[in-house]
Amino acid sequence: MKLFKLMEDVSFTSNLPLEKIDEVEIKDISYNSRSCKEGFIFVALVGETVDGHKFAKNAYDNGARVFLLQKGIESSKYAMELPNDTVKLFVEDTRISLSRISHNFFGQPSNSLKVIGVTGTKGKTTITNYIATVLNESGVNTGVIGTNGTFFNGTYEVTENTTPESYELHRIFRKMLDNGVTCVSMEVSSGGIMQNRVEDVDFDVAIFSNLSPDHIGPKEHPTFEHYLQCKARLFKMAKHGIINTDDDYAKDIINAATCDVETFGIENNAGLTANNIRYSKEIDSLGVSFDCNTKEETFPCFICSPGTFSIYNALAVIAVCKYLDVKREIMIDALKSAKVSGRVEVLPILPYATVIVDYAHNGVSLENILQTLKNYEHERLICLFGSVGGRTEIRRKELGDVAARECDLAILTADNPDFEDPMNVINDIAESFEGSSCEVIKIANREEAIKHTIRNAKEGDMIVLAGKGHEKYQLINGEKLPFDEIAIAKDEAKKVIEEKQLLA
Ligand SMILES: CC(=O)N[C@H]1[C@@H](OP(=O)(O)OP(=O)(O)OC[C@H]2O[C@@H](n3ccc(=O)[nH]c3=O)[C@H](O)[C@@H]2O)O[C@H](CO)[C@@H](O)[C@@H]1O[C@H](C)C(=O)N[C@@H](C)C(=O)N[C@H](CCC(=O)O)C(=O)O
Ligand SMILES: Nc1ncnc2c1ncn2[C@@H]1O[C@H](COP(=O)(O)OP(=O)(O)OP(=O)(O)O)[C@@H](O)[C@H]1O
Repeated sequence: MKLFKLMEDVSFTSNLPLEKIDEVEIKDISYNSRSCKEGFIFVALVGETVDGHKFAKNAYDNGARVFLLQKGIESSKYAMELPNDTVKLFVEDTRISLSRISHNFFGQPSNSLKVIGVTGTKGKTTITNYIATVLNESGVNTGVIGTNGTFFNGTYEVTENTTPESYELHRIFRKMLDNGVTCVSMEVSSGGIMQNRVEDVDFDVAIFSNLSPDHIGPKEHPTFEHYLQCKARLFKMAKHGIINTDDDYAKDIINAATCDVETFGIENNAGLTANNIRYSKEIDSLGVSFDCNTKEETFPCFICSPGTFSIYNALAVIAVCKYLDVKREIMIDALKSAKVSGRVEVLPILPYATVIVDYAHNGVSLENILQTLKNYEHERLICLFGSVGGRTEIRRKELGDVAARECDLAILTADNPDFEDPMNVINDIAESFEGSSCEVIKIANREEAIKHTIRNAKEGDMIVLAGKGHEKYQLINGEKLPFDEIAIAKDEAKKVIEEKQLLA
């Protein structure tokens, strides 16, 4: 693509006269000097850890001759020192420009797709995947982008971020469009909004699930207000907003929205509501039935995931279906069986106890899942969990406090300890249990901890293996080592059952 065309709608200055710029051909874009090649434009991003301008020379050595740089950045002197055979373009903000040139490079694909963005502290992955399940069932070819990866037409790609960098995002959109996808259901993290990754995405629908303090601290949001305002920005980018009015911050989101807004909720007056709630438990599933009320009609629904939060997730999906005119019967049928990997996933491995794998890894989500499970018949409520090493230490107290309050037994173990001794993290969590009636067992090795939990399960136990969800690795000393929680639990349960049969 010609450089001039790539820079369409970007305001810039350059060391080259405009007429010369049109002669430059760009083969691809890279914001990582290490993957630059001949014909590439290198975009220097001011990172959270390091300033990308420092790597301009490395990009040059790898073949790049065109550089997109940020004005007024001290380290852009490194780029200024590059040899004379380079084209230097200066912009106000390289992250915003990366988004625009990626949009241009891939032929503005999001304009030809129906894009649904889901934001909120909890529920993004679940709602995004439910939407894709229902729309695909109704014949709308829908792709997914989020924490669990990128999916379309049976293909899968890992994503580095919940909301990928703008270049990756537009590359994925292009690939989806070229393969017959017409709709994309994607997670929009506040980090993604903060870093302008979704600046040039043409959102048709924006969904807000809920908000609670999270992602605040170094390299993330400086304050809760900043976190809230980032979430709210999505509702200035979309044509239609769908908002959970039961959330404390719904009003802030509605006030910030520039699109038309539809609401859903259980407690408050909303366009879409649920009542007549009933819980159900099977060997392989926990579910909830409810009546869904729109202004015009009432119809029964069932979702194969437990508790009130599942109703909120389902209402968000129903609101999208209503907006997109999806046939009601198809939607109800698809919702009945919609499941998301690692999100309240019931493992039918023990006939006498319920074993659940869940991604809950902060206080809010752990509290939600534990309180929800209390609505279902059980003897002991048992939770196996840990917390990430080396950062977000506040989570240790949050998680510990919740488990100490809600559980009968807590098995404290490792969860991505990275460079920190897992016992250190476990001991921090254990402080929450002083004076609590909840029994605590500490087993640093997560595999051993899972085996112990499964082996010692009793009739009627409700067991939650929390934190890893869909993840198939354990982060130890900077390395992601293969770790399959579900396989470990299944194997141990099989052994336990065989032993019991031998004894009988
Ligand atoms: C802390 C943070 O936000 N990091 C994100 C950020 O990276 P960064 O700015 O820290 O990058 P950096 O290491 O400082 O490097 C700066 C630049 O120098 C370049 N570089 C670096 C080294 C080199 O040799 N050559 C070179 O060119 C890098 O490619 C980069 O362009 O920009 C990258 C590209 O977009 C992201 O992948 C990365 O996400 C990391 C993996 C991350 O953990 N992010 C979290 C905070 C995040 O975004 N999470 C949200 C979910 C949470 C939420 O709800 O907000 C998400 O969407 O994933
Ligand atoms: N609407 C909701 N409200 C509160 N908790 C929820 C909701 N939906 C799911 N959860 C709980 O939070 C966990 C994570 O859900 P999910 O992955 O859908 O959220 P997310 O917003 O993508 O989270 P993250 O930002 O951590 O990836 C689930 O496993 C469940 O325990």
